Amino acid sequence: MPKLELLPAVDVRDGQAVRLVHGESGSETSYGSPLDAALAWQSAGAEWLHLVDLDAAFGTGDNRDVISEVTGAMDIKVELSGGIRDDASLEAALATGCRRVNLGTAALESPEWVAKVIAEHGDRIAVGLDVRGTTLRGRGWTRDGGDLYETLARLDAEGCARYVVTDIAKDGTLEGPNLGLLRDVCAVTDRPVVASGGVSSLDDLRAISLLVPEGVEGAIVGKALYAKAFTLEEALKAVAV
Ligand SMILES: O=C(O)c1ccccc1N[C@@H]1O[C@H](COP(=O)(O)O)[C@@H](O)[C@H]1O
Repeated sequence: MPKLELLPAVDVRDGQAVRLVHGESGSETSYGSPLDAALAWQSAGAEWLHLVDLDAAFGTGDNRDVISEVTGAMDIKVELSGGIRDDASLEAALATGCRRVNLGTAALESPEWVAKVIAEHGDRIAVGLDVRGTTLRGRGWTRDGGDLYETLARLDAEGCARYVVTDIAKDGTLEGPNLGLLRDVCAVTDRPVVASGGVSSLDDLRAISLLVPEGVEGAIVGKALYAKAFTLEEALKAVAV
């Protein structure tokens, strides 16, 4: 059985590494330099970095210079999210050298464009399914964007390679992941799923690891690392098989 991939998160707002609660603008706790955070996760043994431009996701500007600096400094694979919604922002994101990008709002509002870029870029495109209940949310998670399962069926048919599934109700809360949601998504798609939201403990990671045979490929870990609930080294050891 392959091991669960861990993707430590660096979310950037106003040039700083931050964590939000439920993705709400204004709920930020700041953790300093995004580059320092990313280098720390790399030194601790991460194979992936989940890097988010929150200003671009919220429409309050962007952190393109910081994002490029961080991505350029990484020897590990980078998954880049936030504000990637058209040809120009996609080209800029891919040009950073990231391994893949994660599209959120565009998958809800620009389905034809998303189908086109999936066809062009294959597994360098993932779609972020950010949900409250089973309703997708876009534009910084402030607007409803349709039904999770209808959108998933459409994206599957278009050849989407991978989904990053975030339960907004869990994100940044340290309340534990929504294992039921992950199971439900894996039951309706054969594409790999990256779990996001709520990880609080090594036991949470072990519980997500048990879903690898069902299709969960990875887990994003944010607040728990910044709050020092465990170290990344401990997390990597917990999911090693
Ligand atoms: O990661 C967050 O905490 C977050 C909070 C609020 C909005 C977006 C967030 N992150 C990621 O950003 C992309 C969506 O950006 P866009 O809609 O494509 O501009 C998605 O991966 C979210 O998970």
